[in-house]
Amino acid sequence: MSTSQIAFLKGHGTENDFVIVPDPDNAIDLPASAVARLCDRRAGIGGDGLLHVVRSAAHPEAQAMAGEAEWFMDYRNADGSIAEMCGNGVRVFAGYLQRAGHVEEGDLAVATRGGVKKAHLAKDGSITVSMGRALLPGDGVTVSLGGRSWAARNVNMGNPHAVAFVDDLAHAGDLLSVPSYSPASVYPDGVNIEFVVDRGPRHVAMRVHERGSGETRSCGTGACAVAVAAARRDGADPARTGTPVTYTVDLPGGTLVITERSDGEIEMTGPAVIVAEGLLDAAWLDTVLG
Ligand SMILES: N[C@@H](CCC[C@H](N)C(=O)O)C(=O)O
Repeated sequence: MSTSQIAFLKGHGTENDFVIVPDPDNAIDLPASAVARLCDRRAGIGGDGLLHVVRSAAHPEAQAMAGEAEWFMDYRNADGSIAEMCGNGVRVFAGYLQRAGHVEEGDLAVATRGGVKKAHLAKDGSITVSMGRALLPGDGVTVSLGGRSWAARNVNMGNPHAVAFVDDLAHAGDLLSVPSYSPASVYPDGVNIEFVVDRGPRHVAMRVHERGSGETRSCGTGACAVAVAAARRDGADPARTGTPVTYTVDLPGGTLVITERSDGEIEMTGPAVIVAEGLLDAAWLDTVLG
């Protein structure tokens, strides 16, 4: 089968990088194997994940949200697996829509598998996303890596996270090896694992091993999960006290600012950068899409 060329862009949010495939009519079939090839850093374009940009009305998983959000972020991890949400991805997705002239500065709703997210595109280029409320199922897990183990907090931001406070981020060792966790039944679909240290009052630093992508240089939903876990550890619970709390979260690829409002809504602010756009080679595409 001969495939015509497909346009792509490359972007990142605090160095969590994505292949962007604009496909308003949902005409491109992207099986997991094709996504994995596109995200391959040597044999493909390379990315921690892929943002398939589709109109909600054209995607069966998003049609019910089409009244509220014109665009659907069909997010895939680098291994081709599907995830409910991607915090850095949704900022880059919004940045792409603005660059393509589909939306203007100001407010925008984006449909995701984790529900509709409201984004605000500011004049200075930063983007703030209302990420919803965190769920904190009581069951904790033990996370292990390199012969060490830590108690971790289970935080759900639409996607699952295990947050472990450690003494030194060097203890997170080589995150190319997958940390294990137990009991495994807490996360039947796998989990993103964050290792966190304190940097100062309401200021933390983290590294992350992402489900489906390995160690990445940033994770937006992970930063939100970390801020909520740190707030509860520090005795802050805005939905109970009525006092919002803001954490600065440093990641290897940059800094995200996370506010938990008094209604429990979590807001994440950070950058979105588009670095390139191009056309996928038709002959190569034939080998990828079959
Ligand atoms: N990097 C993302 C999270 C992407 C999805 C994650 N790997 C999962 O499988 O849940 C972010 O910025 O939130």
